Amino acid sequence: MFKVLVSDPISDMGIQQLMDAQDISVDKKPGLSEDELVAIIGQYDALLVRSQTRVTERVMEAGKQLKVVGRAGVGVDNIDLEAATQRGIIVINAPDGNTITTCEHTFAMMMAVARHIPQAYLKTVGGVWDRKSFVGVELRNKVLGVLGMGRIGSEVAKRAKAFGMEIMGYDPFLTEERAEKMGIKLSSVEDIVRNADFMTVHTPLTPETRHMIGKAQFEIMKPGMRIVNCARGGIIDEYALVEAVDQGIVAGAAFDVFEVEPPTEDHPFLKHPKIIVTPHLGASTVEAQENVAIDVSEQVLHILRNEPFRNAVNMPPIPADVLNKLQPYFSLGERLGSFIAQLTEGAVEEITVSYSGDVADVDTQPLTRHIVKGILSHHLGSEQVNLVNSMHLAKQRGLNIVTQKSNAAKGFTNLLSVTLRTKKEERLVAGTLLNGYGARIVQIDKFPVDVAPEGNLILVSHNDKPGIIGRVGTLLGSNDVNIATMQVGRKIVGGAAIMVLTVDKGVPKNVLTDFAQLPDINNAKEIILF
Ligand SMILES: NC(=O)C1=CN([C@@H]2O[C@H](COP(=O)(O)OP(=O)(O)OC[C@H]3O[C@@H](n4cnc5c(N)ncnc54)[C@H](O)[C@@H]3O)[C@@H](O)[C@H]2O)C=CC1
Ligand SMILES: O=C(O)CCC(=O)C(=O)O
Repeated sequence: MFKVLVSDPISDMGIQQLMDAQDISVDKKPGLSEDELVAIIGQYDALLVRSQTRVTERVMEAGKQLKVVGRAGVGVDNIDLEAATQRGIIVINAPDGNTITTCEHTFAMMMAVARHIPQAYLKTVGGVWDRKSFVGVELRNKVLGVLGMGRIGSEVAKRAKAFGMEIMGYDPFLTEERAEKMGIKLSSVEDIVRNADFMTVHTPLTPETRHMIGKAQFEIMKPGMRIVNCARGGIIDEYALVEAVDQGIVAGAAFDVFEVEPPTEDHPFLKHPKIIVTPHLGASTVEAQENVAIDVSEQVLHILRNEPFRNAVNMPPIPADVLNKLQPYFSLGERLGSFIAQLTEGAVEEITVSYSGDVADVDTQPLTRHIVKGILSHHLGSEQVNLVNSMHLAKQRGLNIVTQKSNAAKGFTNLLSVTLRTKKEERLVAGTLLNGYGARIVQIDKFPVDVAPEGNLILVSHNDKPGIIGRVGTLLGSNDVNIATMQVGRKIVGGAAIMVLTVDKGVPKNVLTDFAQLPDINNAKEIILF
């Protein structure tokens, strides 16, 4: 008999199939503290949660029999994936079941902020008949900017068209063709910020999306914009937003999510007359809660019964012989993927992975998964992309993945080379494991280099002229950025060249911009590899 613990309020109808199963017993104990959960989790084979239960490393450690954690919803930021993977605990989610519900909540919020519904309600039930203070705006003929055109963003765009809105969309995976098919204008974040009347965000929270709308964006924003966040707290800088509302740049905002949930009593949104809020209700409909619970219960049943399952968010097993050969390259592969994703501009269309050397003798799919994970994590967030789903997510986004193999290793025992083709450009990075030196990047585009793929890197593209190194050193030094290592690569004397610097800390954005002002320097890019 398998024991399943449900530790958040999850639809009864959704978990009915678990309760009906002869080989499963279900305990429902919502609202447990971490200590209480740690005390009892040892007896369970599966744990089902929504977003309240924090499934921490302590919980995983105490879950000696735990085989699966099921998240009835999309975001798995309340689950320690690393701790689960280390212990062989499968984490699954239900990515599709609450898409429409969250999209509809976004619309409810957008209309509520356009027509001041919550404020007007409060006054009316308070006995004041005030028809003057709440003159709203129509959605029709307004421009809606959608940041994040995944499942929810795409549904929002579809519905906004029915309201007569013009849609500008931005997503690193949105191609011109798809945008055209959807009848939306493919735009940059800046275009949207400058031109939209309404803006809604539907990205995960990643280092790249954290505060993607902040002070700099509010400074150039079209005055009178209305902003909605039903995705994740932190995508929009909360304090910069309040300032922008107070300055009259933003006419109103509607937030379902907060940087810290629940927000503290003195959070500036809570008493602001132009900001309306809901307590993370995006997925809270009867239908969505049933959908996600049914989905996740079904997969938990499969996992416990050792049957094929889908929507795993972490790692599957790999045969021992393949693992022996490939494992040393996993971390390098992921870093090459992350490197090339950060380097390349434009919507990704094709990934080409070339394996040279004896690594090409085995099934390289597990290594390709690592590379693709590195690429996709940069855009989709590491919480969502993993080794089980990286290829699936790539396919879902229409990315072509080409694998090439050759036994000739071009001077190295093994060489991994990753080429990313986008609408704008094609870039290449190659790496290897050097005996005694560990992982190295040995080629960037056409340039041979020798760089450890770790930490904070700056890639400078320049002309091969005397004095460049001095200028770069002076610029970084005067901005208190210490250079740890420096590598230059060129094909011909006096031609195009690159410089790769390892620095001790992140580089302020304005310093990167300053690089391009220096003579004979074309551009500089920061690449962060963890
Ligand atoms: N309020 C709530 O209760 C709910 C919130 N959510 C949240 O909504 C968000 C979207 O969910 P889905 O649409 O299901 O996810 P999804 O994965 O289908 O879409 C996210 C999209 O964001 C894009 N993206 C990543 N980085 C970006 C960037 N820098 N700029 C623009 N786009 C970027 C990705 O390419 C992807 O297409 C997630 O954060 C999810 O956790 C989801 C369900 C309920
Ligand atoms: O379970 C919930 O209500 C939270 C939903 C959510 O934010 C998600 O699925 O990412």
